[in-house]
Amino acid sequence: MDKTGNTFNSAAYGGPGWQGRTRTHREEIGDLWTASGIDSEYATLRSVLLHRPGGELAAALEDPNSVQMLEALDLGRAGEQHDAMAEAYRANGVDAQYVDPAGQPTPNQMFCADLFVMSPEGAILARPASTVRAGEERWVARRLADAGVPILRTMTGNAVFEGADLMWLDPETVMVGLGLRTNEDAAAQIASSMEEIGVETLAVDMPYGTMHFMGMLRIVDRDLAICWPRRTPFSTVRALEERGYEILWLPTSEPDSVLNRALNIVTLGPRKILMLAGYDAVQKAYEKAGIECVTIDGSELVKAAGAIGCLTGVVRRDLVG
Ligand SMILES: NC(=[NH2+])NCCC[C@H](N)C(=O)O
Repeated sequence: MDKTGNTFNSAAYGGPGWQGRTRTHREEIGDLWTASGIDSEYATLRSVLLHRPGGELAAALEDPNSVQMLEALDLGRAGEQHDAMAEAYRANGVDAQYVDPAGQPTPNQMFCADLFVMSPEGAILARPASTVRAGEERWVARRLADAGVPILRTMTGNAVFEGADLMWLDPETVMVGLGLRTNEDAAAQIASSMEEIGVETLAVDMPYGTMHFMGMLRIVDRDLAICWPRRTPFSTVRALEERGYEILWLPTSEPDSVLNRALNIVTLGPRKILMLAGYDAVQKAYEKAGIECVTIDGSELVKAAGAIGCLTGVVRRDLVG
């Protein structure tokens, strides 16, 4: 302000001294915002978000089905196996943070993969499809914000979306699986946010009676995807082939219950995965394809109807695009 009280041409009004923001949002991630985001399913994993299950699992003891679980869990063992998983991440150079809800969450809070999905410009928060899990996304939103991870969008209206239904096929393309947990409204909202950041969204229908897209496709390298014979949608396999992926088909010698758990993996980096111990036939097929397998015991955790892939919210991988 000058002596006459004139404010025109002062910095606050755009005069000399004004310092305009010139970098893009993406350029500020890793600096103003915490380094985060993914644009592939296979690049080196850097950080994950987990929730160690605790007292909230007691609700599952009486009537597991009422909280979307298969069997009652032993709380002590579930906690120990979860700790071992976090330890395996750290041993493989991955930073593992906890959601740490304020107060007791709902029973499925530990399935962090369902609660958000990352893009290179921030997280898309889920909106879980059942009342049993409604609101779990709030604690994830709070933790991501505290950690300095930008939130790109939340769902509106009647959209329901669970993070395990979205997969990056390449840095320009995501595929969303439509079914019980993710609907058309969500796919449209995701597509509009993705378009803003230069990414195309392809939606595919999933077979009735399946849970998540993650349960029929896993990508373990730039050119290697694992698919499930007669379960992975036709257009998914075609889209993968068009992008140069080789398909490793799960062995049909094993029952569904085995394949479900053996496919519930997290890619630690190109051709390196974290998987459940005890699925030797499938592990052998992975190893034959040149995939290094780090194993942990999840025999208690699987009773909740999920495993490593579902328990792990991926916050950051190296970007490949
Ligand atoms: N991404 C997954 N497969 N998550 C498993 C979630 C299991 C959980 N009991 C539910 O029904 O929501």
